[in-house]
Amino acid sequence: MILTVTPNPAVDHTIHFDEPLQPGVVHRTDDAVFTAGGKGINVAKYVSALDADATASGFLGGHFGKFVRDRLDADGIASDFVTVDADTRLNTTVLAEDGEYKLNHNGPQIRAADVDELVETAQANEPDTLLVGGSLPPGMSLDDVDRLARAGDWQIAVDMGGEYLAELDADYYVCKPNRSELAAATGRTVETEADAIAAAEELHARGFEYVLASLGADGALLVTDSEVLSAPALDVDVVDTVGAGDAVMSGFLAAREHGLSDADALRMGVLTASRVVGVAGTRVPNLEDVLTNETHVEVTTVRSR
Ligand SMILES: O=P(O)(O)OC[C@@]1(O)O[C@H](CO)[C@@H](O)[C@@H]1O
Repeated sequence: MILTVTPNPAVDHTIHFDEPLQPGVVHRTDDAVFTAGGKGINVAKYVSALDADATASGFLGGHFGKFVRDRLDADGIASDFVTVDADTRLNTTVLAEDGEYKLNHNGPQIRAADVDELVETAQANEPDTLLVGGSLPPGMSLDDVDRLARAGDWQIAVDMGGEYLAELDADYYVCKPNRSELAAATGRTVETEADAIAAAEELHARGFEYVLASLGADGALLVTDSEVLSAPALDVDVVDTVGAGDAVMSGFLAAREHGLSDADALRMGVLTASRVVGVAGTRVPNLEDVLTNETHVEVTTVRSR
């Protein structure tokens, strides 16, 4: 079972305008979607849709926390959250004619006792894999993430920002940086595929057993102990890119739960992301063809290590 920990969940509010945004103008639309979000929660949603066993955990509080809990219950996603006094945040994505704007709140204040309860919750669930996804709310530190990593007999995956990856200390199973996170984690310039491979290999050398790098329209890379694999992105219509990185991680983790190979795990990650970008916000798309492997994704070995 995969336990996903989202320290900083959110109600994701995705709102669409057929015009560019202008300061001082009231823009109005009928096109708005509210979903339960936060990176770990998204992974729990997508992994469950990929027929693997997942439970969502983390901190929830207030009305938005209730919305997230109720929405997951309604969608049949197993959950075991720690209830906190402060309010879960609302994150807004504005899709306008001139681009995609992502407006994220820093999140509620978390207390040391909340972190203790989160560690106990993780231990009680006895997952095989524990994923920590997304930003840390005020009051929670990277030491707390290392503590979660060491608190049980599980492999630990992280879907966190590059500045976080640079500081983590425990042994990690897999991380999933995007291009800017690769750069932030290593201090390198990451423009070409060769740059991305060099940065991902550096993270692997620092102790991440698998480095799954999501490169947007350039697809994804997987650095393992023995090889570097690459998969192209599929040519699909993109509504927005929110949740795409979470989808890459979800495909990888679900494939591993199903006992599939490294190459199939990378393939499943890319395919899942190609479906998630086709729906608004972090809604779960139809992932049928991902499971049946009907759509072909060519995985190539860039080099053996
Ligand atoms: O502020 P964070 O924790 O870095 O990211 C949170 C978030 O933007 O990431 C998800 C998409 O990946 C959304 O569901 C959510 O709103």
